[in-house]
Amino acid sequence: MSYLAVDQAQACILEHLSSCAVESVALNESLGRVVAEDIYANRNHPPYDVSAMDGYAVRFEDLVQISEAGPAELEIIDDIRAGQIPSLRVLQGRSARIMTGAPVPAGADTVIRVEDTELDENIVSILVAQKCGTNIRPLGENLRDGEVVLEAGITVTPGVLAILAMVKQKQVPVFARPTVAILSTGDELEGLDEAIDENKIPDANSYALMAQCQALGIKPVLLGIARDNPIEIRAKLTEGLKYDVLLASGGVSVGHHDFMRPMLEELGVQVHFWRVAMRPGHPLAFGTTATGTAVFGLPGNPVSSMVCFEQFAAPALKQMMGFQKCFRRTITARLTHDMKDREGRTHFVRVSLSRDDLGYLATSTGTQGSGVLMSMALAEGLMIVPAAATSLKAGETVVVQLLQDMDFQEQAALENVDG
Ligand SMILES: Nc1nc2c(c(=O)[nH]1)N[C@H]1C(S)=C(S)[C@@H](COP(=O)(O)OP(=O)(O)OC[C@H]3O[C@@H](n4cnc5c(N)ncnc54)[C@H](O)[C@@H]3O)O[C@H]1N2
Ligand code: MOO
Repeated sequence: MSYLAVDQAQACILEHLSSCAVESVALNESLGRVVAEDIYANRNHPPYDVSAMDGYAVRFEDLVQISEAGPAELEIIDDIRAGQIPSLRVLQGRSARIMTGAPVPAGADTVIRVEDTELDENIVSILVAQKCGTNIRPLGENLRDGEVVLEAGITVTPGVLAILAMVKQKQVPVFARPTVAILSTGDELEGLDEAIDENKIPDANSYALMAQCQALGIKPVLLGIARDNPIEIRAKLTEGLKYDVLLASGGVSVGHHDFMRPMLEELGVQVHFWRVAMRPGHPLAFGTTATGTAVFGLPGNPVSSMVCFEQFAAPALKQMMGFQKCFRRTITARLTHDMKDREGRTHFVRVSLSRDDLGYLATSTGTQGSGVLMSMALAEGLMIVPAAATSLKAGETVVVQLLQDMDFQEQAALENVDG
């Protein structure tokens, strides 16, 4: 099998996967999920024309002479609160005191806010007249009975959740989250609970992948470490193939003890590709089973495994959860230093980001070896250097994929705007 381009590998993965089944979750558990069915309004809201202000409901024609003859003086015949149905009609020369959200009484067509009036016992003087219809929120402005208010595919944000509450959606149909199993392979690995052995390598991949899944809202199951022998790997992989997605790291290269690919094939996994033209992370394998399990054979080097997760597994998991935007957001930035590069593979360079007046600045977080986790830990983004590039100059515009775009920013928005 030859090396696939990154975008071709991504397309291949997404083509082979579909979204998870629909499940029903309680409204208070729905934040961040993707709504799986159209949601309809079950009432008009507001259910009738309501006042947008605390003030007086009036007939606009009673106010037209205000400028020539001084304020219009109107008798107050009613006091209407939100949730109350008015019983009196506002006739000529009369008005009704009205609260924000209360129904506009028959006969009235305009609301004057309290600030534009003066009160003398039962008579209100209207000092300012605007337009007919002012300060009235019309029936159905928010929701129209029977109309689709949320289309399938929308992500539940706090605003969306508020609409779900308005239409009394106590249970929300959402796409299920896939079940995910994580497996590390290699004789040299030392589990988190094992005593320190200087000749061994602590298993970082299981936990990095766990955290990457958790960041997407998925709680994965850790299958632990499979040693480099066919019996143990077969047993663990068989267990892992019971999940919707299996993330197995290590053993995908060409080493003498790299059993992963042949073993997956033996267990009925159809391997769609192996090796992608990228750095780090080229020995990635991807396959599916007849029952729909997706298997990612991720490279053992910790940074390679993490970068491959971001480029391939994360979009796959997002798509399975029904998200329409499956890829991490990218921005443009200016590189702060020269950088040499080797031609032939897309390079994902770990960078930190800062800003100046002209925009974002990207700076390498340090040694870019695929086992150097520190530069990954410090990275705010991955600079995507195209396969054809051989060198980059300081000041050059580059594309950076944001790794932490749910982050809050240091400054308040107004500070940024007002400078
Ligand atoms: N002859 C070749 N050798 C290698 C190639 C190649 O193309 N030709 N590619 C190299 C690249 S690039 C990578 S990446 C690795 C990937 O190989 P494997 O997926 O088979 O990974 P391992 O050999 O099992 O391990 C590589 C490295 O990563 C460490 N590791 C593995 N698992 C974990 C873990 N769970 N936590 C922490 N560290 C882990 C492992 O100890 C090794 O040091 O192959 C290169 N070789
Ligand atoms: O591709 Mo390997 O993943 O560079 O270290």
